[in-house]
This record gives sequence, structure tokens and C-alpha cells, in this order.
Amino acid sequence: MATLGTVGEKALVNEIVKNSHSRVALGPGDDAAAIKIGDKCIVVSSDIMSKKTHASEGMSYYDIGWFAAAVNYSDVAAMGAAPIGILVSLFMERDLEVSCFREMMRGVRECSDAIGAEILGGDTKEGAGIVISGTALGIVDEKKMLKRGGAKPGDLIGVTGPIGTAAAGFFAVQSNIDAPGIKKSLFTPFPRTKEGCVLSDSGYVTACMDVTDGLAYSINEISRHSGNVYFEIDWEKIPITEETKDVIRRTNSDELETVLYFGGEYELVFTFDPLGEEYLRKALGGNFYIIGEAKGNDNVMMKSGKPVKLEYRGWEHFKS
Ligand SMILES: Nc1ncnc2c1ncn2[C@@H]1O[C@H](COP(=O)(O)OP(=O)(O)O)[C@@H](O)[C@H]1O
Ligand SMILES: Cc1ncc(C[n+]2csc(CCOP(=O)(O)OP(=O)(O)O)c2C)c(N)n1
Ligand SMILES: [Mg+2]
Repeated sequence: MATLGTVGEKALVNEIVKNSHSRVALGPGDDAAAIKIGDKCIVVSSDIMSKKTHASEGMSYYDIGWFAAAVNYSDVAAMGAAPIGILVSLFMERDLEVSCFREMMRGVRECSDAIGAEILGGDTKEGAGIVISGTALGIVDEKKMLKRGGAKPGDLIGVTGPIGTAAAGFFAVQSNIDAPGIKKSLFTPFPRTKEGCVLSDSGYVTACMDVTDGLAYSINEISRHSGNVYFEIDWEKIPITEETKDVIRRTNSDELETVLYFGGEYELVFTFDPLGEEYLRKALGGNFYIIGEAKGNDNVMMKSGKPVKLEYRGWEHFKS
């Protein structure tokens, strides 16, 4: 008998996507759905988390609230949309301290405030454990909306910030290593809202998504959605902080697994016309790193002069 554990999240989601016949501008399969209104699109995305299976050890209630909001806003940012707000639905047990609930909602509120969005509504019920589900909305000009598909041969590929950070944060927590910078990106990631809007406004960006399931998975997604467009990444160009490298060393973690496949991080990965390089460098300030280009006929990463295959795998619920 097949169980969810043997099939895994990706196959389940693919089944949903395959069986959906969407009549809106964009149905399931991208970071968010899009509904066209005039020449704009409202984008909408939903992410759920359970304290027991999803929150990292050491997260406070405030962090859980912030995280739940941030992961939702990340998907809105990945569409290049300006955030509007979030609906927040909660399952909690009756013996939970009210202060925990207040702290969680303070996290949601402060994350929303930080990006100029607001709490729009939600639902509050008794249920097993603590489950927090968000539905975030944003708005973008239809013509400027960023999707996973659209990359062209010759495009460059970039990221908005360091990779492997949340993974290293996770290992640091497990091994009791004090690494405040990377723990912050694991517990309270800051959504790349401003960057997403810069990318869509620029007119140079051809595809975009966030890196929640790992860099290798995201690159393979953009490749598949763009149709016969493949990428060559340069390992030396992937931004990795010193703190991340230090934790990888000290925990004897596998560097490639940590940086390429662990996931749980919220930078944007995007492809763009090389003509836009200078514009994007200026407009994104420090949050712009070119890591490779669209060429060849497989997704690979050059490391020490040799190509290493970028496998189409990453974080997968029920399996990882
Ligand atoms: N239970 C579900 N019902 C309908 N669509 C779903 C479901 N789960 C996931 N999806 C859709 O599948 C796509 C991929 O989901 P996911 O990997 O969670 O995206 P993301 O990593 O951007 O949050 C999204 O478009 C999402 O809306
Ligand atoms: C046991 C464990 N490993 C790793 C993590 C870190 N982590 C949090 S979310 C995530 C992966 C992606 O999260 P998901 O909710 O699937 O994001 P989505 O793709 O839906 O946006 C990871 C690796 C964790 N919280 N717990
Ligand atoms: Mg996403």
C-alpha cells in the first residue's frame, strides 16, 4: 500500500497540478496563483505550518508567527508583486497560555508592518497542536508578473542573497553552536518583497521563484517551466557567508548538500537578460549575485573545473 511517506510531497502536488484546469490567469504550479483584474493581477498564495513538524527547535512563539507570515509573503515577492496583506488561520489547544497566542500574532503583525502589508482576516479554532496557516495577497501589473517559466538561452541567473544560511542555522541549533546571524534567517527570514518588486519593475527579468526547497530544486523548476532551457552555475559565485562556512565545517556537514539541497530559505532566484545587469546591480544594491547562465543541455554546476549535475530534488515533506 502506498503511503504519503513513500510517495512524497512533490508527487502529490504534481497530481493536484495535473488535474487542475484553471480558468484564472495562473492556477496551481507557480509560487502563487494570479487573478486578472483589468490590467493588474491579484496574486494569492497559501502556506501552512505546524509547530510540531515544521518549526525549528528553539523558535519562540513570536518567531513562529513571523515565520508563518514571511513564508507567505515570500511567495508574493517571488511573483514580483507588491504585498497587500495576509489572512491567518489558527488551530490551538485550549490549555495554551494566552500570552503565547499574543506573541505569535505579534510576530505576524511585525512581519506584515515591516513590508507595508496588513492582517486582513483569518480564523481561530480549537485543534490539535499549534497550526498556523496563512494566505497572502499581492498586486502586480499583469505584464510585469514573474513566473517560474520564461527563461531564455543566454539569460543570466542570479540570487538576492546568501544561500545555505538557513540550513547552517538548523545545524547550528542542533549542535548548540552560537551563530546569531544565520539563526535569524532560519527563525525569522525577511521576505524579499522590495527585491521582488524591483525585479518585476525592471523589465529585464524573465523568470523568478523563491528558494524554499533548495537552490538546485529551484533551478530545475525554472528550467522545466521554461522548456528546454538549462543552466550552468558556478560554485565559486554562489554567495555563502563566513558564518555558514564555519558552521558547515564545525558540524562536519556536507557542503554541497547544505547549500544546494537543504532548503528552508527565502532568497529569490531569477533569470534576466544580460542587458539588465548594470540596472539590476544598482537597483538591488548589495542584494544581487550572478551565479551562472542559461546554456547547455543539462543543469550543472561547475566546481573545480568539473561539471556536477544539479539534481532535481530538495526539501520534500513526508520524505525529508
Ligand atoms: N493542497 C493543494 N491544493 C492545491 N494546490 C496546491 C496544494 N499544495 C500545493 N499546491 C500548489 O502547488 C504549487 C507548488 O506548491 P509549493 O511547492 O508548496 O510552492 P511554494 O514552495 O512556492 O510554497 C503551488 O502553486 C501551490 O499553490
Ligand atoms: C526537521 C526540520 N528540518 C529542516 C527544517 C527547516 N525548514 C523549514 S521549512 C523547510 C523547507 C521548505 O518549507 P515549506 O513549508 O515546504 O515551504 P514551501 O515550499 O511550501 O514554501 C525547511 C528545510 C525544519 N524546520 N525542520
Ligand atoms: Mg515559493
